[in-house]
Amino acid sequence: MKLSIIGGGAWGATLGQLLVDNGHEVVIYDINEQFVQTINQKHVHPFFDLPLPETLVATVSLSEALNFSDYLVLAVPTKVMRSLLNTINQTLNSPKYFINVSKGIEPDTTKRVSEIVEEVVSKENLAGFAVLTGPSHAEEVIRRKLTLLTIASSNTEMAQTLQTVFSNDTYMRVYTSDDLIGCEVGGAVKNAIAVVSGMATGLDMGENARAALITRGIVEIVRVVEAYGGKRDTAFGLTGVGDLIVTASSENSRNFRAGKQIGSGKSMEQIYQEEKQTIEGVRAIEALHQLALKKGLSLPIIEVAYQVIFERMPINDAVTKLLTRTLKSEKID
Ligand SMILES: NC(=O)C1=CN([C@@H]2O[C@H](COP(=O)(O)OP(=O)(O)OC[C@H]3O[C@@H](n4cnc5c(N)ncnc54)[C@H](OP(=O)(O)O)[C@@H]3O)[C@@H](O)[C@H]2O)C=CC1
Ligand SMILES: O=C(CO)COP(=O)(O)O
Repeated sequence: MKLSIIGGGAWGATLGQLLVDNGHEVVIYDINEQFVQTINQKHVHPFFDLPLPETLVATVSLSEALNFSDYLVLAVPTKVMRSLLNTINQTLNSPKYFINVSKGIEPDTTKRVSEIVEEVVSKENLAGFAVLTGPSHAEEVIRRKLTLLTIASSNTEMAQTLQTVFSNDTYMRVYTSDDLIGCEVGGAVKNAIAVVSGMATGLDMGENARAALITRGIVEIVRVVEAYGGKRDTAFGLTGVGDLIVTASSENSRNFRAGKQIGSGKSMEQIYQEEKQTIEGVRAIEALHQLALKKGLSLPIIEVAYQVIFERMPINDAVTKLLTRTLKSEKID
């Protein structure tokens, strides 16, 4: 099969290698000329300094990537998703299958990527939509370490086709799901909880506190999944708890690392200056704070994270705020 990857950063370039390993032809589009040159001339991953297959091709021409195939893998930060999709929609002249691998929720609209795609891409340009998500540090997939993902779509045939496209016998096993909403929401909310887990680590609160935050974070993931109309079970699978486990205590996670820096007193400005790769969790915290207000959801962990990051609440006051909530029985609902 031929596939076009839109966004050749840490994850996009890694998925490029996976697809070439699986025998497919791939063109990667990225706005970053240096990344494109690194892939085409040095055959090296732009972030990890590891070799990429020589047949993996990159381009700075969006139309070249769009004309190359009928499958578009969206691997850009969610903050550029809407504007990029607008450009893609204006450039397209035939229907495409969209596969989103980015994990986020849009602040202000509180929309998921599938909703943005539906809103922006005209019906005649949209052949189908799926999300590919789950616990997957690019740092490990690029080294061909064993990984399990889920491909979710309301179009079963599309999900099954892509399951075989992305799976292989050596390091990648992909499950299908019909719960598109649950899968995409889990991937976005776990980033927010990973930031909080990092904050606790940066504050040196200890492993008990981190375990508590991660576990009560799962409750918040369940609430958000259900608020969007996703299935509760999905939150406990690869795309929810699975992805939370891989992200919420790993130095490979940019969200965890950013949280740690917030916990140790750095400002978001400093963190953004030092981190060259996308940190989705902070934006997710903003969107989830707005969602909680709109839908009357109780998301206490995400709420204090919002107050620390966006309203500059002293982090120790945030901890006190969580501890002084009314005592109650433990429930996951
Ligand atoms: N890294 C990982 O392990 C995983 C990441 N994801 C998700 O994938 C998404 C992308 O993450 P990741 O690859 O890590 O991020 P990176 O920051 O590594 O890469 C994003 C890439 O998109 C490029 N880009 C930005 N704006 C545009 C645009 N308008 N048009 C084309 N390209 C653009 C960036 O270029 P430039 O640098 O010039 O801005 C960069 O090359 C995120 O939502 C993340 O949550 C999902 C699973 C695993
Ligand atoms: O989504 C990811 C792993 O599944 C990557 O997490 P980070 O963005 O925190 O690095």
